[in-house]
Amino acid sequence: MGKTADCRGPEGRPDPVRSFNRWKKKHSHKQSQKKQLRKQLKKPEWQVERESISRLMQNYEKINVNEITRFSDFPLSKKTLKGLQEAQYRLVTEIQKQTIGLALQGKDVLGAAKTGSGKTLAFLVPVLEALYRLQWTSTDGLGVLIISPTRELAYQTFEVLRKVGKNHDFSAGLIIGGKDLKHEAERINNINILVCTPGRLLQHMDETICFHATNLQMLVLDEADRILDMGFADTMNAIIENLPKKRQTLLFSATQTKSVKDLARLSLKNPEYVWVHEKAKYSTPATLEQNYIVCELQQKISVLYSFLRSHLKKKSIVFFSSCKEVQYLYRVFCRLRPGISILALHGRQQQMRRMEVYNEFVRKKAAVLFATDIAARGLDFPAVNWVLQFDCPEDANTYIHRAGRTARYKEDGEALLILLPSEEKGMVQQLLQKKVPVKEIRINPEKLIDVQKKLESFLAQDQDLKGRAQRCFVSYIRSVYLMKDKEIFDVSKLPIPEYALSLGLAVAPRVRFLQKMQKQPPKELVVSQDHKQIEPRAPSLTNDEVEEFRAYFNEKMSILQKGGKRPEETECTPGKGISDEEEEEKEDEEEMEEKLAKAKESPLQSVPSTGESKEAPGQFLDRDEDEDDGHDADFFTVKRHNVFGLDLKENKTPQKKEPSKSSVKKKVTKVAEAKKVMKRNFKVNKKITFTEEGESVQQWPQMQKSVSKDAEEEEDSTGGINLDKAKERLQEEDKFDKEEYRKKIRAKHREKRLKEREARREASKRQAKARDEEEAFLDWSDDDDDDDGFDPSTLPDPDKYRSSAESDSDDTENKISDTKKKQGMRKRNNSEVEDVGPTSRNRKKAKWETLEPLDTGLSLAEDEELVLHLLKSQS
Ligand SMILES: Nc1ncnc2c1ncn2[C@@H]1O[C@H](COP(=O)(O)OP(=O)(O)OP(=O)(O)O)[C@@H](O)[C@H]1O
Repeated sequence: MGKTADCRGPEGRPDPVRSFNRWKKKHSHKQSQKKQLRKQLKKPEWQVERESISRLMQNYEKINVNEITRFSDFPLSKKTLKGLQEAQYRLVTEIQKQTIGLALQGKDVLGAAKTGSGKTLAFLVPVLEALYRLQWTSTDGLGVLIISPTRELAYQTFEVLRKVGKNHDFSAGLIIGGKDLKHEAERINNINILVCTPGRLLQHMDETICFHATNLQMLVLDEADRILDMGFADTMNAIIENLPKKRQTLLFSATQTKSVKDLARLSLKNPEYVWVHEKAKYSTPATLEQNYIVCELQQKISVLYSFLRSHLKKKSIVFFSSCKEVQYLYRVFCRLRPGISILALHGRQQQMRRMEVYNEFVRKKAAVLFATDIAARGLDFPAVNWVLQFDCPEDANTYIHRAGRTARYKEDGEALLILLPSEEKGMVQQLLQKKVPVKEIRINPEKLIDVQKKLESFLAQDQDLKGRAQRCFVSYIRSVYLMKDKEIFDVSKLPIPEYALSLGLAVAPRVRFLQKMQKQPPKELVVSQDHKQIEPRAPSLTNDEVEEFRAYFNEKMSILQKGGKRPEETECTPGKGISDEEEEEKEDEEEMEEKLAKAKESPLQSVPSTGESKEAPGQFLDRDEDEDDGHDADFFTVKRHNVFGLDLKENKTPQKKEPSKSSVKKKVTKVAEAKKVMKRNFKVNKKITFTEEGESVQQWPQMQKSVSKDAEEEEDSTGGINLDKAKERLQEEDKFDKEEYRKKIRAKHREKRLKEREARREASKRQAKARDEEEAFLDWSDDDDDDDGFDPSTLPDPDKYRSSAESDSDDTENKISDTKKKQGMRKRNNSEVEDVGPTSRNRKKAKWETLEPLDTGLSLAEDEELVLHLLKSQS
């Protein structure tokens, strides 16, 4: 039995020689170990490290994938192993097992594995080891570049890197846009591991003088197919051209497309293809249960509401095809108060808000996240129970990524896909081809809660919400219209009016491209074999539209290449899921801020989102609608350029092409501008004044009084401008204004006449009073004369009196003329003077003038004597 038996002699006694030999061997081994330790202690640290690195590197070649079950089975540095252990990562997943060894050996790797299978660590571990091997320090500059398609994914990767790499001394940075470029530029040069989005990276390459990647050791492309789908093919090419040729490249994704293989050919050297689930029965996690339901478009909102009501304790993600749908339905659902926290994540939010929502949803145990496809890839929200695909994904790959947000790393999860009857056949077929096991389930009609009436009442009270509903409507129709796969997405089969009603709208908004499409006779008619009926095919695009798109796309691309405004990612901030008004207001503000920020933001800051991209090409189809919110955001998304079968390469040489008719820049008419303003729902500042009675008088903008409110409503709900009606309305307005003006003038004249009359009355009153005074004076003097006899001394000096009377009379006259002036009586005639009558002074003067000299019949001397006598006798 083993060792004891060996040490015994033939009689079963222990053999002392053998025992001694064993002891001696052990002892000498211990001694040599001690010696080595002593030697090492004398060595400088760097030397010890270098030796352990060389030992590790020697072991790289000995890696046997089949023997590996734990991270510690790989020859990894102590620092990395410690980081992994501290983060509770011990056992390796299949993709980690198969790729880490290859990457350690310095090979280029193209790795594909199901969602949630641990691809992030599959590249982060080799990243850390690569720099450790080289004893990288901050002075060595950029060593590893990790490119992610979305900001959230980059952020998430950065967080995992921080966790597992915390024992290393490298510096790591996250460059994803949404922040000050200068601020980033100051720090970028000291970063050893840079996690970034492609747009922002290229911008730094173009604009940050001190940024260079000449020392780069490793490039990692996470979700590479998504990066390409988002329209970053050219950006990626430009980035790769700026990188040193001698480097290692790792490329990972859950799905592989032809474009990824093209990129791999371009950027990888003799890559090792690792597709761990290639032979698996299904391409989705085994723990994921997947179902679909078929329902009419107009039922979808009620289905969603009913679903949420019955999953109040769960954590769910609901995927929509456009930002505007998320924006509208988020608000509406907050108001509906289903009894669960609602959050929104889409490409039109500010970066900070996006991060807030991301973190909040990570933390929550039960909540629902309304999201566009920016949340479809790579995001690792813990413990998501349900993924509900409210709108059909554009293809099976998108479905796989969306559904993969649940059932991650050995967890369970459920996915529910909502399909329209017209989408069912094509989509289910595609999914089965991609090895996605989906089963149909049916809605229990008794559990369906109809919310249409509630939505109608919300919209009746809230004009802003109504605008959002209209935009949501157009945006959804457009997203269907722009889908590549016309077998699945047929806009002509959509129940348009019913859909509008289901959103709470009384009338379906005008959708220009639909009208245009309906006017055009279908190009291809297919004879149905069964019924020999002529059926139109799914709508196809006209050459003009293709041309127009081409021109538009070229323009965008050239702007992008020049570093102009980047269309890609009008990213969004999550609306906080709490259903209170404050939240909504906050989001409104943010949206506004976001627009402002976007205007300032440099072109290549962020990454596009799927939802947005779907909307992008619509800019030419229904430009005003697009322009209304955030222009470029929508443009660059996934597969957009393939919508018309265009190759990106064609876009590289736009100048050489003859400018097509449609490529000529449209002149911006006033009507277009007005429409834009209408669509933006700008609220112009109002100055409101009040009459003395307290009625408000709106001065600006002038109130339209001639048109009834109903008519306005009707007009508004159509969502466009009817020029004839507008003219009629203006004419009516004009008439109304003229009538108003006339009334005002008449009122003014009447007022003037009344004033004049009043003034005349006043003047005559005053004259009458003066006359009375004069008469009284004269009466008194007569009386006096009668009572006391004649007293010449009491008589005024006739000369004095005359002059003063004259001046008085002048004064009076002046006064009169003043009064007259005031009364506006400029002409004076006799009759008027008569009317006014003589003044009292005049009358006085007249009286004095009429007094006859007293004839005593005496001589002058006798008269004098008589007067003196009289005076003496009086005194
Ligand atoms: N070795 C491991 N041990 C334990 N957990 C792991 C291990 N590797 C990864 N995980 C966990 O599995 C989850 C999914 O990992 P990861 O996000 O890397 O998946 P993925 O393959 O990149 O998914 P996707 O394709 O959706 O991006 C994460 O929560 C991660 O923490």
